[in-house]
Amino acid sequence: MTIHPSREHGASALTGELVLRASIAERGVDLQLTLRAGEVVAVLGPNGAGKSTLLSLIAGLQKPDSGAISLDGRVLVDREANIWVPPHQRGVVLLAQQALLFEHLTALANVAFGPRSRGMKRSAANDLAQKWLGRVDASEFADRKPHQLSGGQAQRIAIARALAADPSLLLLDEPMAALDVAVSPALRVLLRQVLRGTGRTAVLVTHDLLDALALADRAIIIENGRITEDGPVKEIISRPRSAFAARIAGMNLISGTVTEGHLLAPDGQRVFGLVDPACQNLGAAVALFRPSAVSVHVESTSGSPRNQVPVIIAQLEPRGDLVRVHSTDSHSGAAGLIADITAVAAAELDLVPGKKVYFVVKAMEVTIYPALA
Ligand SMILES: Nc1ncnc2c1ncn2[C@@H]1O[C@H](COP(=O)(O)OP(=O)(O)OP(=O)(O)O)[C@@H](O)[C@H]1O
Repeated sequence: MTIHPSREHGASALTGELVLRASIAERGVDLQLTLRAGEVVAVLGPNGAGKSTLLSLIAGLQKPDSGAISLDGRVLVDREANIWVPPHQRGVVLLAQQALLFEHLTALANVAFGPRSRGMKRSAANDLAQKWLGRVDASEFADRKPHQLSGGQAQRIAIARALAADPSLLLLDEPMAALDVAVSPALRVLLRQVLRGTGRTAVLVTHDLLDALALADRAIIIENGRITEDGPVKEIISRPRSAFAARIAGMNLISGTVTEGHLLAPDGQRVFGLVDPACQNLGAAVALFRPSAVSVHVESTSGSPRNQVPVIIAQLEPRGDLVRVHSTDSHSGAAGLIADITAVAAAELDLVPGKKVYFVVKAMEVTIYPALA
């Protein structure tokens, strides 16, 4: 069964190939991104990193200071050539956190709006809208106005409306963030069907690793307005190279440069571990280790195969039988490393926020591999 009603009669080639390079000085954003047609890319990153700005640039809600964006070979914006295609002519639909339906229209009319404005006859547009409402399991709400719908129901209608418009590229800005946790799993399944089952090209901004894993082929991480990671979602999680990816993957990461078989952090900390041959003994690298590999000591220890990092305890987080010890670096004060230790050990060590301790990890528990250039 097809799950793409608007393309039922005759398969169309995949669309949505995007080539983007754009910068906005005021926002500290400088991005370069290429999407293959049919690709679903998750965009992750800390607050204020530039994720929504990326979507705004593609949707045409924001002009870059410099750069150019093209979709399927058609130039949408080019500052040097003075080209600007307005949002509604771009073949791009943005699905936001809030459903943003037209309040005076029924659900059916909301979904039929896109096809109607492309010139489709009313009855054909309504048929298509009915099909999409069926796809998102919302046929029963066809005659309701938005104020008669729950948040989750309204978001289903918004998804149907977005897809009925048959965009070349679908942009999703945290589409589940405003919903009850109870509703999100069902909507995630639905999005998975519509994104993965149709060959549709999509860019999905999310804070949720589960979304990235369930919905996307590829993830990019944006930090401080720049793309710091780009690759298959599973690879980014299993081999993070950015502080952000390490955090969402629940790993400790120290960055620095490789020198003589160990990593040297900017604050002078040396980290010994298994050095990936790809490091070639030079250049930017990251050291990665699991929180469960870290033991916590109140006194400085001596013992050559171990790494010892002085830290200040920031927070203690109970996690079943374990306690997760969050720390700040005692040198830089940056958000720091984490250790998972038993509740008994935490009690015996008398750990409290503000206390200075040593995180100790065996060299054999640490992997050192090249950072992105
Ligand atoms: N309307 C605006 N005017 C000026 N600066 C803005 C505006 N919106 C965002 N910014 C700035 O642009 C930068 C990128 O913000 P953006 O909203 O793209 O981040 P984000 O990654 O989507 O963050 P979040 O996860 O918090 O939504 C930030 O420094 C932000 O303060």
